[in-house]
Amino acid sequence: MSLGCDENDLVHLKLGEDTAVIHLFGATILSWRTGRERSENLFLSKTAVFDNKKAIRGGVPFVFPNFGPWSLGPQHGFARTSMWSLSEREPHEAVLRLTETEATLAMWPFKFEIKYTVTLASDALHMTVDVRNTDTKPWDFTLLLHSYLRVSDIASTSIKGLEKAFYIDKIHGKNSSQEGDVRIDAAIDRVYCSTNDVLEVSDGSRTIIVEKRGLPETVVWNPWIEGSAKTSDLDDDAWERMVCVEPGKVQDRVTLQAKEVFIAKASLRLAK
Ligand SMILES: O=P(O)(O)OC[C@H]1O[C@H](O)[C@H](O)[C@@H](O)[C@@H]1O
Repeated sequence: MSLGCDENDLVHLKLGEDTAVIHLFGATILSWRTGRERSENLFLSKTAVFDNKKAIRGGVPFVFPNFGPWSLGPQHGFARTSMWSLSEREPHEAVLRLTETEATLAMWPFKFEIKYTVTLASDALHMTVDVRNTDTKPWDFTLLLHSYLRVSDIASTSIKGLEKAFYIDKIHGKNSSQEGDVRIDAAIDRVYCSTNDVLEVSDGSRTIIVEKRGLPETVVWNPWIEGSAKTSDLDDDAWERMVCVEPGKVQDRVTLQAKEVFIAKASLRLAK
């Protein structure tokens, strides 16, 4: 993979013909390829910036300790713009670790440890999150796996499993409940609440099943034509080729007491 980033910052996973690539910056999963054709299932912007300063546009960035605008620090928190370390690895699995640094303590004065396990299985990618309060005082957070899924054509894409789910519409400010499958023909930015733990994202030729545990919300985002054009690190045609379906715990903040642990899991799996 030639992305213009330092190969030392990348972790390559392999299982049979399936591969995944993780960037230690932001613990961002850049690529997940499956099958003999080695088809890519994640969307990564061609204009993504790899300067280890700006969040990487695409793949699966790790959002913590805050989803959305944050009074204490950058939008979506610091985890996606922090350099994680590789704490354990096998050919098909990596455990990435993030703890407080001087920079994180300056904006968020708490000690923490996150262990993030990314595992390749046959036609599947599993992500397990273990967030630990290593401080002596409680703190709270929101968290989200900001998954950019590649689709062949947004016009033929649908998301199943959100029917009847209540959603917060961040663009129009009017909340509602989903009727039928989600189809996208304009900018969308919605937080679906208390969603099913199994969703299906189909582009007409391939279906990705999104499974989750302990992540009750699902954010659906596509910036559409204008949003793609005005986002400098997003390709102009990105809106046609991606949809973000993001499992998260973002509505109510999780409070962890000293020594407490929060565990959650999400998987992406190709439907047979
Ligand atoms: O541009 P970013 O900070 O990466 O955020 C990209 C998007 O992330 C989420 O999907 C939010 O719901 C959107 O409101 C936001 O625009």
